[in-house]
Amino acid sequence: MSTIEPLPDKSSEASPGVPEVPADVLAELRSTWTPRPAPDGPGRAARHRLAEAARRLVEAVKLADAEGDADALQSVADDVSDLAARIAALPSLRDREPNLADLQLHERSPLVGAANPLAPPMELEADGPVIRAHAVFNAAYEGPLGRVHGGYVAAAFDEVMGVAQSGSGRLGMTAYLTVRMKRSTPLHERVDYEAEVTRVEGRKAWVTARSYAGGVLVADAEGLFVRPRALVLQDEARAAGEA
Ligand SMILES: CCCCCCCCCCCCCCCC(=O)SCCNC(=O)CCNC(=O)[C@H](O)C(C)(C)COP(=O)(O)OP(=O)(O)OC[C@H]1O[C@@H](n2cnc3c(N)ncnc32)[C@H](O)[C@@H]1OP(=O)(O)O
Repeated sequence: MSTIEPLPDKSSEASPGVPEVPADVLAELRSTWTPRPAPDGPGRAARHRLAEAARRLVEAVKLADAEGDADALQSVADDVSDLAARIAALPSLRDREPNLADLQLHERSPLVGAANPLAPPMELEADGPVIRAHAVFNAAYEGPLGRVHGGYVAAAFDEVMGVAQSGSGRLGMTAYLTVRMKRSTPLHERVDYEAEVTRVEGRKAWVTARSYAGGVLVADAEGLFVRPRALVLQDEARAAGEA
Protein backbone atom coordinates (compact mmCIF):
# COMPACT_ATOMS: atom_id res chain seq x y z
CA MET A 1 0.00 0.00 0.00
CA SER A 2 1.41 3.38 -0.97
CA THR A 3 1.96 5.95 1.77
CA ILE A 4 3.00 8.59 -0.74
CA GLU A 5 1.26 11.89 -0.09
CA PRO A 6 0.52 14.12 -3.08
CA LEU A 7 1.88 17.66 -3.23
CA PRO A 8 -0.70 20.44 -2.88
CA ASP A 9 -2.48 21.01 -6.18
CA LYS A 10 -1.21 24.33 -7.54
CA SER A 11 -2.97 23.99 -10.87
CA SER A 12 -5.71 26.44 -9.92
CA GLU A 13 -3.19 29.28 -9.38
CA ALA A 14 -3.04 31.96 -12.07
CA SER A 15 -0.48 30.52 -14.40
CA PRO A 16 0.45 30.88 -18.03
CA GLY A 17 1.31 27.20 -17.77
CA VAL A 18 4.33 25.29 -18.80
CA PRO A 19 5.48 25.51 -22.43
CA GLU A 20 5.83 22.51 -24.75
CA VAL A 21 9.59 22.24 -25.12
CA PRO A 22 10.80 20.29 -28.15
CA ALA A 23 12.58 17.06 -27.21
CA ASP A 24 15.86 18.14 -28.86
CA VAL A 25 15.89 21.42 -26.86
CA LEU A 26 15.21 19.51 -23.63
CA ALA A 27 17.99 17.05 -24.40
CA GLU A 28 20.45 19.87 -25.13
CA LEU A 29 19.58 21.77 -21.92
CA ARG A 30 19.93 18.61 -19.84
CA SER A 31 23.04 17.28 -21.52
CA THR A 32 25.42 18.74 -18.94
CA TRP A 33 23.72 16.50 -16.33
CA THR A 34 22.39 13.49 -18.20
CA PRO A 35 22.96 11.07 -19.85
CA ARG A 36 26.37 10.41 -18.37
CA PRO A 37 28.60 9.28 -21.29
CA ALA A 38 31.26 6.60 -21.04
CA PRO A 39 34.67 8.10 -20.15
CA ASP A 40 36.26 9.71 -23.23
CA GLY A 41 39.65 8.10 -22.56
CA PRO A 42 41.78 6.17 -20.08
CA GLY A 43 42.69 9.35 -18.18
CA ARG A 44 39.06 10.18 -17.46
CA ALA A 45 38.27 6.56 -16.54
CA ALA A 46 41.20 6.64 -14.10
CA ARG A 47 40.00 9.97 -12.69
CA HIS A 48 36.54 8.48 -12.04
CA ARG A 49 38.17 5.50 -10.34
CA LEU A 50 40.24 7.89 -8.19
CA ALA A 51 37.10 9.80 -7.18
CA GLU A 52 35.37 6.56 -6.19
CA ALA A 53 38.39 5.53 -4.12
CA ALA A 54 38.38 8.97 -2.48
CA ARG A 55 34.69 8.53 -1.57
CA ARG A 56 35.56 5.28 0.19
CA LEU A 57 38.49 7.04 1.87
CA VAL A 58 36.29 9.87 3.17
CA GLU A 59 33.72 7.44 4.58
CA ALA A 60 36.44 5.31 6.18
CA VAL A 61 37.99 8.43 7.79
CA LYS A 62 34.58 9.54 9.05
CA LEU A 63 34.11 6.13 10.69
CA ALA A 64 37.65 5.73 12.08
CA ASP A 65 37.43 5.18 15.83
CA ALA A 66 39.31 7.73 17.97
CA GLU A 67 39.42 5.09 20.71
CA GLY A 68 41.24 2.67 18.41
CA ASP A 69 44.97 2.50 17.74
CA ALA A 70 46.27 6.09 17.84
CA ASP A 71 49.61 5.11 16.28
CA ALA A 72 47.84 3.42 13.39
CA LEU A 73 45.72 6.54 12.89
CA GLN A 74 48.83 8.76 12.92
CA SER A 75 50.48 6.44 10.41
CA VAL A 76 47.57 6.47 7.95
CA ALA A 77 47.26 10.25 8.44
CA ASP A 78 50.89 10.49 7.20
CA ASP A 79 50.10 8.18 4.28
CA VAL A 80 46.97 10.09 3.26
CA SER A 81 48.84 13.37 3.56
CA ASP A 82 51.57 11.99 1.25
CA LEU A 83 48.91 10.74 -1.13
CA ALA A 84 47.24 14.16 -1.22
CA ALA A 85 50.61 15.73 -2.06
CA ARG A 86 51.20 13.13 -4.84
CA ILE A 87 47.81 13.84 -6.38
CA ALA A 88 48.34 17.60 -6.12
CA ALA A 89 51.66 17.18 -7.98
CA LEU A 90 49.93 15.54 -10.98
CA PRO A 91 48.87 17.74 -13.92
CA SER A 92 45.99 19.87 -12.66
CA LEU A 93 42.90 21.44 -14.17
CA ARG A 94 44.20 24.68 -12.67
CA ASP A 95 47.02 24.54 -15.24
CA ARG A 96 44.99 24.43 -18.46
CA GLU A 97 41.72 25.58 -19.99
CA PRO A 98 39.09 22.96 -19.15
CA ASN A 99 37.61 21.23 -22.18
CA LEU A 100 33.91 20.55 -22.73
CA ALA A 101 34.03 17.14 -21.03
CA ASP A 102 35.70 18.64 -17.92
CA LEU A 103 32.96 21.27 -17.65
CA GLN A 104 29.95 18.97 -17.71
CA LEU A 105 28.07 18.68 -14.42
CA HIS A 106 27.95 14.87 -14.75
CA GLU A 107 31.73 15.16 -14.49
CA ARG A 108 32.33 17.94 -11.93
CA SER A 109 29.20 18.55 -9.84
CA PRO A 110 29.36 17.97 -6.07
CA LEU A 111 26.10 15.98 -6.37
CA VAL A 112 26.27 14.07 -9.67
CA GLY A 113 29.90 14.43 -10.75
CA ALA A 114 31.68 11.15 -11.45
CA ALA A 115 35.01 12.94 -10.93
CA ASN A 116 33.98 14.71 -7.73
CA PRO A 117 34.53 12.69 -4.55
CA LEU A 118 32.00 14.90 -2.71
CA ALA A 119 29.24 13.54 -4.97
CA PRO A 120 27.45 10.35 -3.75
CA PRO A 121 27.13 10.45 -6.90
CA MET A 122 23.44 10.90 -7.68
CA GLU A 123 22.19 9.18 -10.84
CA LEU A 124 19.82 11.23 -13.00
CA GLU A 125 17.56 10.40 -15.88
CA ALA A 126 15.01 12.29 -17.91
CA ASP A 127 11.50 10.86 -18.23
CA GLY A 128 9.71 13.29 -20.54
CA PRO A 129 9.11 16.48 -18.56
CA VAL A 130 10.04 14.75 -15.29
CA ILE A 131 13.56 14.29 -13.97
CA ARG A 132 14.10 11.19 -11.87
CA ALA A 133 17.15 10.59 -9.75
CA HIS A 134 18.43 8.33 -7.05
CA ALA A 135 21.30 8.34 -4.60
CA VAL A 136 22.68 6.43 -1.65
CA PHE A 137 24.24 8.67 1.00
CA ASN A 138 27.08 7.09 2.97
CA ALA A 139 28.17 7.82 6.56
CA ALA A 140 30.03 10.97 5.50
CA TYR A 141 26.65 12.69 4.94
CA GLU A 142 25.38 11.96 8.44
CA GLY A 143 23.66 14.75 10.35
CA PRO A 144 21.29 13.32 12.96
CA LEU A 145 22.54 9.80 13.79
CA GLY A 146 21.79 7.43 10.92
CA ARG A 147 20.21 10.18 8.82
CA VAL A 148 21.26 12.57 6.09
CA HIS A 149 22.24 16.11 7.16
CA GLY A 150 19.53 18.60 6.20
CA GLY A 151 21.93 20.70 4.15
CA TYR A 152 22.65 17.71 1.93
CA VAL A 153 18.93 16.94 1.74
CA ALA A 154 18.46 20.46 0.32
CA ALA A 155 21.54 20.25 -1.92
CA ALA A 156 20.27 17.06 -3.56
CA PHE A 157 16.95 18.76 -4.31
CA ASP A 158 18.76 21.77 -5.78
CA GLU A 159 20.59 19.55 -8.25
CA VAL A 160 17.55 17.52 -9.32
CA MET A 161 15.41 20.65 -9.61
CA GLY A 162 18.24 22.46 -11.40
CA VAL A 163 17.96 19.83 -14.16
CA ALA A 164 14.16 19.80 -14.10
CA GLN A 165 13.94 23.55 -14.74
CA SER A 166 14.93 22.61 -18.31
CA GLY A 167 11.20 21.90 -18.73
CA SER A 168 10.76 25.68 -18.95
CA GLY A 169 12.88 25.75 -22.12
CA ARG A 170 15.89 27.48 -20.54
CA LEU A 171 18.25 27.39 -17.57
CA GLY A 172 18.66 29.83 -14.73
CA MET A 173 19.93 30.12 -11.19
CA THR A 174 18.20 28.99 -8.03
CA ALA A 175 16.60 32.11 -6.55
CA TYR A 176 14.94 30.27 -3.67
CA LEU A 177 14.50 26.70 -2.55
CA THR A 178 12.03 25.59 0.12
CA VAL A 179 12.36 22.04 1.41
CA ARG A 180 9.85 20.37 3.71
CA MET A 181 11.61 17.57 5.56
CA LYS A 182 8.66 15.43 6.55
CA ARG A 183 10.70 12.41 7.62
CA SER A 184 14.39 11.78 8.01
CA THR A 185 16.28 10.90 4.85
CA PRO A 186 18.09 7.64 5.65
CA LEU A 187 21.75 6.83 5.09
CA HIS A 188 22.90 3.70 3.26
CA GLU A 189 19.70 3.12 1.33
CA ARG A 190 18.42 4.27 -2.00
CA VAL A 191 16.61 7.61 -2.03
CA ASP A 192 14.51 8.36 -5.13
CA TYR A 193 13.72 11.81 -6.47
CA GLU A 194 11.33 13.25 -9.02
CA ALA A 195 11.06 16.87 -10.12
CA GLU A 196 9.25 18.92 -12.75
CA VAL A 197 8.40 22.45 -13.76
CA THR A 198 4.95 23.52 -12.56
CA ARG A 199 4.79 27.12 -13.72
CA VAL A 200 6.67 29.53 -15.98
CA GLU A 201 6.44 33.31 -16.15
CA GLY A 202 8.93 35.01 -18.45
CA ARG A 203 12.40 34.17 -17.17
CA LYS A 204 11.07 32.61 -13.93
CA ALA A 205 10.38 28.89 -13.58
CA TRP A 206 8.90 27.19 -10.54
CA VAL A 207 9.88 23.59 -9.93
CA THR A 208 8.49 21.07 -7.44
CA ALA A 209 10.17 17.87 -6.34
CA ARG A 210 9.70 14.94 -4.02
CA SER A 211 12.02 12.38 -2.46
CA TYR A 212 11.17 8.86 -1.32
CA ALA A 213 12.87 6.15 0.70
CA GLY A 214 11.39 2.68 0.39
CA GLY A 215 8.49 4.23 -1.53
CA VAL A 216 7.60 6.56 1.37
CA LEU A 217 7.67 10.33 0.86
CA VAL A 218 10.43 11.80 3.01
CA ALA A 219 10.65 15.37 1.70
CA ASP A 220 9.25 17.70 -0.90
CA ALA A 221 10.49 20.99 -2.27
CA GLU A 222 9.55 24.03 -4.28
CA GLY A 223 12.09 26.27 -5.95
CA LEU A 224 12.22 29.32 -8.18
CA PHE A 225 14.80 29.39 -10.97
CA VAL A 226 15.51 32.72 -12.62
CA ARG A 227 17.35 33.20 -15.90
CA PRO A 228 19.78 36.06 -15.10
CA ARG A 229 18.96 39.37 -16.79
CA ALA A 230 22.35 39.46 -18.55
CA LEU A 231 21.72 36.05 -20.15
CA VAL A 232 18.20 37.07 -21.25
CA LEU A 233 19.74 40.03 -23.06
CA GLN A 234 22.19 37.64 -24.77
CA ASP A 235 19.30 35.29 -25.70
CA GLU A 236 17.41 38.22 -27.22
CA ALA A 237 20.46 39.46 -29.15
CA ARG A 238 21.05 35.94 -30.52
CA ALA A 239 17.38 35.56 -31.50
CA ALA A 240 17.45 38.98 -33.23
CA GLY A 241 20.60 37.93 -35.12
CA GLU A 242 18.92 34.72 -36.31
CA ALA A 243 15.72 36.49 -37.40
C1 LIG B 1 26.51 32.20 -15.10
C2 LIG B 1 25.02 31.83 -14.85
C3 LIG B 1 24.51 30.70 -15.65
C4 LIG B 1 23.06 30.39 -15.32
C5 LIG B 1 22.42 29.50 -16.34
C6 LIG B 1 23.12 28.24 -16.52
C7 LIG B 1 22.87 27.28 -15.41
C8 LIG B 1 23.73 26.07 -15.60
C9 LIG B 1 23.56 25.16 -14.46
C10 LIG B 1 24.32 25.59 -13.22
C11 LIG B 1 24.17 24.59 -12.09
C12 LIG B 1 22.78 24.59 -11.60
C13 LIG B 1 22.71 23.89 -10.32
C14 LIG B 1 21.43 24.21 -9.65
C15 LIG B 1 21.18 25.67 -9.63
C16 LIG B 1 22.05 26.38 -8.62
O1 LIG B 1 22.38 25.90 -7.58
S1 LIG B 1 22.52 27.95 -9.03
C17 LIG B 1 23.52 28.46 -7.60
C18 LIG B 1 22.71 29.05 -6.46
N1 LIG B 1 22.01 30.25 -6.84
C19 LIG B 1 22.64 31.45 -6.92
O2 LIG B 1 23.81 31.59 -6.67
C20 LIG B 1 21.77 32.61 -7.38
C21 LIG B 1 22.26 33.95 -6.87
N2 LIG B 1 21.34 34.99 -7.31
C22 LIG B 1 21.45 35.53 -8.54
O3 LIG B 1 22.37 35.24 -9.31
C23 LIG B 1 20.41 36.53 -8.95
O4 LIG B 1 19.77 37.06 -7.81
C24 LIG B 1 19.30 35.90 -9.88
C25 LIG B 1 18.56 34.75 -9.19
C26 LIG B 1 19.95 35.37 -11.18
C27 LIG B 1 18.29 36.99 -10.24
O5 LIG B 1 19.02 38.12 -10.64
P1 LIG B 1 18.52 39.10 -11.83
O6 LIG B 1 18.69 38.47 -13.15
O7 LIG B 1 19.21 40.40 -11.61
O8 LIG B 1 16.98 39.16 -11.59
P2 LIG B 1 16.09 40.28 -10.88
O9 LIG B 1 15.86 41.33 -11.92
O10 LIG B 1 16.61 40.66 -9.54
O11 LIG B 1 14.77 39.43 -10.65
C28 LIG B 1 14.04 38.87 -11.74
C29 LIG B 1 12.70 38.42 -11.22
O12 LIG B 1 12.91 37.32 -10.32
C30 LIG B 1 12.40 37.65 -9.02
N3 LIG B 1 13.32 37.12 -8.02
C31 LIG B 1 14.66 37.16 -8.04
N4 LIG B 1 15.16 36.56 -6.94
C32 LIG B 1 14.09 36.14 -6.22
C33 LIG B 1 13.95 35.45 -4.99
N5 LIG B 1 15.01 35.05 -4.28
N6 LIG B 1 12.71 35.18 -4.55
C34 LIG B 1 11.61 35.54 -5.27
N7 LIG B 1 11.69 36.21 -6.46
C35 LIG B 1 12.92 36.49 -6.91
C36 LIG B 1 12.36 39.16 -8.97
O13 LIG B 1 11.40 39.61 -8.04
C37 LIG B 1 11.97 39.50 -10.39
O14 LIG B 1 10.59 39.28 -10.56
P3 LIG B 1 9.71 40.26 -11.53
O15 LIG B 1 9.84 41.62 -10.95
O16 LIG B 1 10.36 40.14 -12.90
O17 LIG B 1 8.34 39.66 -11.47
